[in-house]
Amino acid sequence: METFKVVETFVSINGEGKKAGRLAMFIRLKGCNLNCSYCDTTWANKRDARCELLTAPQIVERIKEAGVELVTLTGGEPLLDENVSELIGSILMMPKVEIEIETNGSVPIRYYKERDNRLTMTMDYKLPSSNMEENMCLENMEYLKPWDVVKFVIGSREDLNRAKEIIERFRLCEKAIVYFSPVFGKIEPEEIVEFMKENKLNKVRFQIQIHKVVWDPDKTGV
Ligand SMILES: C[S@@+](CC[C@H](N)C(=O)[O-])C[C@H]1O[C@@H](n2cnc3c(N)ncnc32)[C@H](O)[C@@H]1O
Ligand SMILES: Nc1nc2[nH]cc(C(=O)O)c2c(=O)[nH]1
Ligand code: SF4
Ligand SMILES: [Mg+2]
Repeated sequence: METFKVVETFVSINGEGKKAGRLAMFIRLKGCNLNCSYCDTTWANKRDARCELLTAPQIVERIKEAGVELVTLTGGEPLLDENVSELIGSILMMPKVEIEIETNGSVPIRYYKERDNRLTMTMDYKLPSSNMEENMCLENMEYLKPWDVVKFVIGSREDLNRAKEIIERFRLCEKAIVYFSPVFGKIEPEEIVEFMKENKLNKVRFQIQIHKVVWDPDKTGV
C-alpha cells in the first residue's frame, strides 16, 4: 500500500484562514517545490527531514483517535504527493470530517474539481517578496470553488499593489474568499489594513496567524 511522508501530526486550533479558531488535526507532508523567502516550515522541506511513512488507513486512524472534525493537510507542499487523492478520499470517507488543503499555488488543482464544500483549497498566490511568483499556476484561478480561499501573504508595499492587481485581473473576490495575511514580523499589520481602506477592498479579509500569538512563533507542533 502507498505510504505518505508525514513529518508531523498534531491537534491544535487552526491558526489561519476561513476555519481559523477551530480545533483541527494537522497532517504535514514532507517536501516542497518552492523556497519562499519567508517560509516558516523550511525544516519540513529538507531532504533529510525525519518523517514517518504512514498509509492512508493509519492516518485515518490517527484522526479518529483525535476525535476532531477538521483536518488540515499541509506541508511542505501536500499536493506534490502523487497519491494524495487517495489520502483525501480516505479522509472524506469519515462522516462529518472536513478537509482543508494548504497549497502553494504552483501545483494544478484541476484534478479536484469534482468536490463539495467538505474539501476546501486554501491556495496561496505567491507575491514578489516571496521570490516565487514566477511559479504560480494561473489556470488554478479557473478551478476555484466559492468556498475556497486565496491567500496573499504580504511582506511589502509592492506585494500589496501586486495582490490588488491579481484580484482585479482574475476577479478573485467573485470566485472565492480572499485573505490578506502579513509575513510574520516583516510588515506592520496596520499598513495592510490602511491599504485595504484606501483601496476600498470590501471583499478582502485580513488575518494574522493566531498560533504565532498564542505560542512562541518558532514553536512547531502547534
Ligand atoms: C508553510 S505553508 C505550507 C503549505 C503550502 N506550501 C503553502 O505555501 O501554502 C502554510 C501557509 O503558511 C504561510 N506562511 C509560511 N511562512 C509564513 C510567514 N513567515 N508568515 C506568514 N505566513 C507564512 C504560507 O504562505 C502558507 O499560506
Ligand atoms: N495552528 C496552526 N494553524 C495552521 N494553519 C495552517 C498551518 C500550516 O502550517 O499550514 C498552520 C500551523 O502550522 N499551525
Ligand atoms: S510553498 Fe509553502 S512550504 Fe514551500 S517554501 Fe513556500 S511557504 Fe514554505
Ligand atoms: Mg504553519
